[in-house]
Amino acid sequence: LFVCNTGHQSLHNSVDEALLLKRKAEEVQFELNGRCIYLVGMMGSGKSTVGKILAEVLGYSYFDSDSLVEQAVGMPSVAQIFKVHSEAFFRDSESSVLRDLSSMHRLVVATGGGAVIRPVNWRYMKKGLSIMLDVPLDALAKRIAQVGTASRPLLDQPSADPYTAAFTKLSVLAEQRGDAYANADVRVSLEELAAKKGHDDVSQLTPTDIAVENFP
Ligand SMILES: Nc1ncnc2c1ncn2[C@@H]1O[C@H](COP(=O)(O)OP(=O)(O)O)[C@@H](O)[C@H]1O
Ligand SMILES: O=C(O)C1=C[C@@H](OP(=O)(O)O)[C@@H](O)[C@H](O)C1
Ligand SMILES: [Mg+2]
Repeated sequence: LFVCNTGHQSLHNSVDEALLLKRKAEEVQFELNGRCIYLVGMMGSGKSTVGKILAEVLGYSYFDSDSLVEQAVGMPSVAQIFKVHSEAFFRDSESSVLRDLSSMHRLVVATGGGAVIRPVNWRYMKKGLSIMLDVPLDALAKRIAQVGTASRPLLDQPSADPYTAAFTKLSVLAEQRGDAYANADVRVSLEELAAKKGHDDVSQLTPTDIAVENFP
């Protein structure tokens, strides 16, 4: 019943896993009391992927702040907005999108990885529950290398191979943004979750495993 598919890939391993997620969602509904969930974390941490699962299981609406910025600006991609305008222009639009969302209820918002750097965005996100997806850098770089860096302008360096380009830049950003991510109400560490489940690698965790952990 709760098995959702993103195209060809099934997100849940089993019916059991889907039911566990549903039960956890029911438990947390009362405490959430309609407050929004904001997913924060580095590029590639799974905010958009996990956000869709959380929204479905909670009966919340799902929004990706990057898509809302694209709509507001009237351009088809974040990459183009960075190129034609600037990162600062993108950040202004991102803040105005988050401000608008913060007056609403029952939303799961997948933010962009850099939304945490502006203190004003935390004023908006603190109206809801913020959850940080903490994923090791090499796993982030592997995921991003698989899809390519073209859609993530901060990682897009045509000279380097995608894994190295992503890993190098993500290391710098992680260092710069560490304190900002620490503002989140809840932190979900994939390393800790993998260890708890007896996996040797975080890549063995499904998006549903991770979504279940989002319920404090
Ligand atoms: N648990 C997971 N295991 C493997 N790949 C994942 C997982 N979660 C997300 N991905 C993949 O990693 C990439 C980045 O995920 P995405 O949800 O777009 O992250 P974000 O929105 O945080 O940048 C996507 O290609 C997605 O399919
Ligand atoms: O970390 C960042 O500064 C960014 C992350 C991106 O979103 P994702 O985290 O969904 O890739 C997007 O907002 C933009 O490319 C900038
Ligand atoms: Mg995203």
